Amino acid sequence: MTGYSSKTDVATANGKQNGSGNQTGENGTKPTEFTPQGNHASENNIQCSLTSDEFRAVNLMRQDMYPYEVIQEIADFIVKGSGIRPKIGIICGSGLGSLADIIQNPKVFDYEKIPNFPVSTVEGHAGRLVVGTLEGANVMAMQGRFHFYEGYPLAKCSMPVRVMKLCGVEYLFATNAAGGINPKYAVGDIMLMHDHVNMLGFAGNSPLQGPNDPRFGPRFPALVNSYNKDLINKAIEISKTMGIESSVHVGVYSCLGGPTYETIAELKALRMMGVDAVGMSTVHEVITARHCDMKVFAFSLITNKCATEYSDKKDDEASHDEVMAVAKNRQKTCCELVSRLVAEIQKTA
Ligand SMILES: O=P(O)(O)O[C@@H]1C[C@H](O)[C@@H](CO)O1
Ligand code: HPA
Repeated sequence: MTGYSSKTDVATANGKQNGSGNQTGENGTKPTEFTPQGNHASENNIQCSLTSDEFRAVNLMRQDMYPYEVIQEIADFIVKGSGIRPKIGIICGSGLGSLADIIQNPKVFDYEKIPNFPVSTVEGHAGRLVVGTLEGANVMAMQGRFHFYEGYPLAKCSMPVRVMKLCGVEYLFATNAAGGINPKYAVGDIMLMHDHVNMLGFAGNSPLQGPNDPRFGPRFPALVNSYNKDLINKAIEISKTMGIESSVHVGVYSCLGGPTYETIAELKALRMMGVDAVGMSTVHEVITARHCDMKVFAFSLITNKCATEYSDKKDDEASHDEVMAVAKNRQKTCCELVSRLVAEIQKTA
C-alpha cells in the first residue's frame, strides 16, 4: 500500500495507482475530497483524494498506538477462546511455520478473526495464532509475523509480543530466516542469537517510541543480556545430543528494514560491525519482550550466504524462493530443537 498523495497521484486501497484525482474507484465508489484533520495534508492545504474507506484502511495499517486495554482485550479473547494460559510464545520465521504445526490440541485463530490484529502479507507467513501444548507446556505460536517493510510501524509489528505477555507468556522464542555474513556459516546452519545490532534503531526508529506505559515496562530499558544465557547453553547442549553441534553457532543478528536484500557495501559494513547474520525482523520483538521482562531465546536459520566481495556470480543474489526452500528443508531440525528446549523449560518449571 502506498501513502496518500496529491490529486495527480492517487493511492488506492488495493495499492494500484490511478492517474487523476477525481475518478471512480474500482468498486464504483467516487472518491470524496477527504481532508484528514491534523496531518500535513490539511496543514499545507493540500487536498487528499482518498475515499474515507481508503483513508481508514491506510490509517489502520499505520496505527501504532495500542493502549494497554486494547492489548488486554486481545489477550482475553485468546485465553478465553483457547482455554489455555500459555507460558511460552513462539514466533515462526519465514518458512518455519511448521514450528506451530507440532503443537498438540491446537486451537487456531486466523489473524483476521482476532479483534484489532494486523494481517500477514508475506509468503511463508500463514497468518494464524496457534495455542496448545508442546512437551506438556502451554504454548502459543505466531504462524506469521509482521515486518516493517509490509508497511506496519515497528510498534505494530511487535504488538503481539505484548499480547503474549498479557496472556501469561514468560518465555519468547523468536525464530527467523537470515543471510549468513560470517564466512564460517553454511546454508542450513543455525545461529543462536546472543546479541543484535539494531540498524532501525540507529536510524531513530523503535517499537517503544511514543508515550511509555509503565504497566509494560520502564521508559529506558537496558538491553545488555537480552538473550537468556541459560537458554543458549541449554540449546547448545541439545544440539550436541542431536549431533548437529558443528552446524550450530552463537552469533550477532542485525535487522534491516527490507524488503530489499542488502548491497555488497552494506554487507561489508555489517561484517565490520561484528554482525554474523542479517534479516528483516526479530529485533523489535526482542526489544518489546525485554521491555516487559520476558526471557528471550532466538535463533536464525541461515537460508543463504551473503557475499561480501564483488563478483559476477548470479549465485550471490538472495531470493525469497531460496529462503523458503532452505527453511522447508531444515524445518524438522528446527522443530526438534524448539521442542527439546521447551521440554527442558517444562522440566525445570
Ligand atoms: O520473518 P523472517 O525474518 O524469518 O523473514 C525473512 C526476512 C524477510 O521477511 C524474508 C526475506 O526472504 O525472510
Ligand atoms: N538478508 C535479509 N533478510 C534475509 C536474508 C538476507 O540475506 N535471508 C533471509 N532473510
